[in-house]
Amino acid sequence: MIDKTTDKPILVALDYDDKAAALQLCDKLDPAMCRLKVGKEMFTLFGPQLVRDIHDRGFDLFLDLKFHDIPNTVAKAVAAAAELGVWMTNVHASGGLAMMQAAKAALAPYGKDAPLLIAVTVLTSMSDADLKLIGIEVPAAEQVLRLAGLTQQAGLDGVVCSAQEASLLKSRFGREFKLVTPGIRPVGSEVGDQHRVMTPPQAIAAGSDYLVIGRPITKAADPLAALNAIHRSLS
Ligand SMILES: O=C(O)c1cc(=O)[nH]c(=O)n1[C@@H]1O[C@H](COP(=O)(O)O)[C@@H](O)[C@H]1O
Repeated sequence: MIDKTTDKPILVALDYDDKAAALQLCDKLDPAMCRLKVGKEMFTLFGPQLVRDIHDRGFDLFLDLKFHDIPNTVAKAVAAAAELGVWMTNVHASGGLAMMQAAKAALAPYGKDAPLLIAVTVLTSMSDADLKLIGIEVPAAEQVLRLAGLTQQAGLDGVVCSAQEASLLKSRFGREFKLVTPGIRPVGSEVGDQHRVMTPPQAIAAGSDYLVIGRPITKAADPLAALNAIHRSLS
């Protein structure tokens, strides 16, 4: 059965173009210490077999394909993710209420073995100025709040947001509504293309349930040491 507890808050984002390198990192990591995320790059390159290879190593996997399409198409895609036995998967909340409801309904046949289903609100790479450029005139936090409300209304398990919005969302939507927060940057690490960032201890203090962390671990000279340092910073 899928373990849905939040005792392992770190989700390592495996964003590699080299399968062997990714699996080499997996072999150094302990499934008791973290979960893994596979996104668009690796899934496009290596497909469902990569998911099986990671499951064979004992890890819970977040399949981050951020589905956004008509309700029927997204429902079918989410069911396909459930068939792979992943622990968590996601859609874009901006796909709308009907799309999210269809995605949720598609998981009903999987019962307690269904993956957690969460919705991306506003990407952590986006600033208020970026939102303006696509016609969204409200600050990111307000748009996140609106989309998180829609997500809860659709019955999903939680949202992807920035840790900067976590305390607001926890107080509004309750403890059970999961907050998955990328844009995590330990002190001294490069921000890169992210905009709405926080350090790991700040994110946990703000109410994040899961921290998605990629480059600060995967691009470190010693990824295992980087992960261990983040763990220590949380204890
Ligand atoms: O859904 C996601 O995981 C996601 C949503 C979001 O708003 N921002 C975001 O960065 N992500 C993903 O989280 C990871 C962050 O990686 P780093 O910026 O390298 O730590 C990437 O794999 C992104 O695709």
